[in-house]
Amino acid sequence: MSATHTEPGGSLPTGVDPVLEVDDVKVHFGGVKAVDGISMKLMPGMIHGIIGPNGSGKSTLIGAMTRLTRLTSGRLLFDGEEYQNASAAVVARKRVARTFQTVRLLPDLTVLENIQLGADARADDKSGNVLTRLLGKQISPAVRDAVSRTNLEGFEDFYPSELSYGTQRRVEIARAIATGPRLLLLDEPTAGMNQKERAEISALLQSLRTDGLCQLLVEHDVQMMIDTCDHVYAMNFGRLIAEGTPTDVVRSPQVQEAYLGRKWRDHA
Ligand SMILES: Nc1ncnc2c1ncn2[C@@H]1O[C@H](COP(=O)(O)OP(=O)(O)OP(=O)(O)O)[C@@H](O)[C@H]1O
Repeated sequence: MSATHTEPGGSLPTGVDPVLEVDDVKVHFGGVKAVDGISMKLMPGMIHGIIGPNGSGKSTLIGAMTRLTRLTSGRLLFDGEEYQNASAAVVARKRVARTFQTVRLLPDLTVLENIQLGADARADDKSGNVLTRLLGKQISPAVRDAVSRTNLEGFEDFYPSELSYGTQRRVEIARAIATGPRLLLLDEPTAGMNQKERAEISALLQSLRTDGLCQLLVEHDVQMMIDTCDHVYAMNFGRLIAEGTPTDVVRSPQVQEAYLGRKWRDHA
């Protein structure tokens, strides 16, 4: 377990340098202030969450962090180094991995081969690639490790269409882990899942906090946030309206008004 680990419900540790810092970032599309002055710190070994209603700017902020979306102003720092003017390719080399709202596995590759695609992106692992796999050669240690950490043993030779939706999402997370990330961005990793699958993903993400992996989860499922995250940011109209432990955030009057409603008002 990382030295920076805090139990879910804990707040941001002090005296530890963030993996990624967002400093007063704005992304305006003409008159639309999609992101309008957001600051946040993503710490090693912690799971951070972003919640907010549709159109509140969550995806735009993730796009800015990964440099797919141009900033109007503000700074982004990775390990203390500014990168707001860097390309998306440079960000990927900083070991930032991402999963998307919809499953993006290659249908003609097996589970192992899909995960190998992630390992191929690693600068430090040249022990195998999809081509050598297809020729029956070795599998990277990073792939074996990702399979084991995501409990995918036994599924290695399946094709995506043969897997449940929840298992497909686990393969995506395995592929992201195989890149050896320091920061893992997860866009609605449990969308469309049943309760059991959600609990499995929540447990998986919590187990990944080891080795200092920093995670940022965009999620509409508030219970998933409460069960999984250490620190939550709530957005509305491009701005932060609350941050803190999941419990603090769901109790915030601004968050309840913007997003949650009565159901979470008395959440303990
Ligand atoms: N390329 C763009 N051009 C113009 N407006 C945009 C663009 N991308 C996003 N927006 C607008 O910015 C605002 C924030 O959108 P964004 O997709 O970031 O919200 P979100 O919180 O991720 O929503 P959802 O939960 O529905 O995914 C919305 O008003 C959206 O219409």
